[in-house]
Amino acid sequence: MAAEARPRLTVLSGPSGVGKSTVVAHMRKVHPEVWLSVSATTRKPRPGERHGVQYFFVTDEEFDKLIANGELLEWAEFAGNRYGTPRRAVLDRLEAGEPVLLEIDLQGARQVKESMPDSRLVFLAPPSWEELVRRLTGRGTESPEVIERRLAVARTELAAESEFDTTLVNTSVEDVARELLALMAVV
Ligand SMILES: Nc1nc2c(ncn2[C@@H]2O[C@H](COP(=O)(O)OP(=O)(O)O)[C@@H](O)[C@H]2O)c(=O)[nH]1
Ligand SMILES: Nc1ncnc2c1ncn2[C@@H]1O[C@H](COP(=O)(O)OP(=O)(O)O)[C@@H](O)[C@H]1O
Repeated sequence: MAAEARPRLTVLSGPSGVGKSTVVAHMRKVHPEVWLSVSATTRKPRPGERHGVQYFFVTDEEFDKLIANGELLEWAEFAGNRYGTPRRAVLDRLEAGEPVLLEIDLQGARQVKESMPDSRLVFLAPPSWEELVRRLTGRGTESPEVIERRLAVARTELAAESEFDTTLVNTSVEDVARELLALMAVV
């Protein structure tokens, strides 16, 4: 079988507030069959977030156990909380021949590229720095301190864009979702 015919792992990364969740939500509205890995995190749920939907919300002790038992494909600390991708579900989907999407941070993207070199890393970039600040602030889910911390991380993330296979600029949610689906060979 040609390498191109094999389903690949697609990783979507980009700074906090750039619109990753919005793009993924739109993609799944149009193509509900697209499977997105649900990560484990020690972060507290935002209003409206549910266990097992946006994340598996776990304690620090539970997260330690996931690491110790080798249950995470990758994990990272981001702005004071830990996040990780449950390994089994991802491997099951890939073995079944289904495309897989991970929405994870830069450190996680690097780990995935290392352990699964044929994965495709997609960087979601903001149209401008000012627009990123506007979106992160406008979302209204984080305190000014947390926003500052995330913007500091964002500078590092924006500087790493060249490590990615593809960059998509999030000007239009619909356009980016379409481009991502095409990259994943869903359409
Ligand atoms: N390495 C890694 N990063 C993750 C994982 N899940 C989420 N993230 C990233 O953690 C960062 C913070 O996520 P979150 O607290 O939901 O904030 P948001 O991206 O601003 O909505 C984002 O960059 C996510 O992509 C994961 O399983 N592993
Ligand atoms: N293309 C876009 N144009 C304008 N606003 C957007 C766009 N994409 C996302 N947003 C808004 O930006 C904010 C952050 O988006 P979100 O999906 O939560 O980002 P992330 O998951 O990357 O942290 C949200 O309020 C969202 O509605």
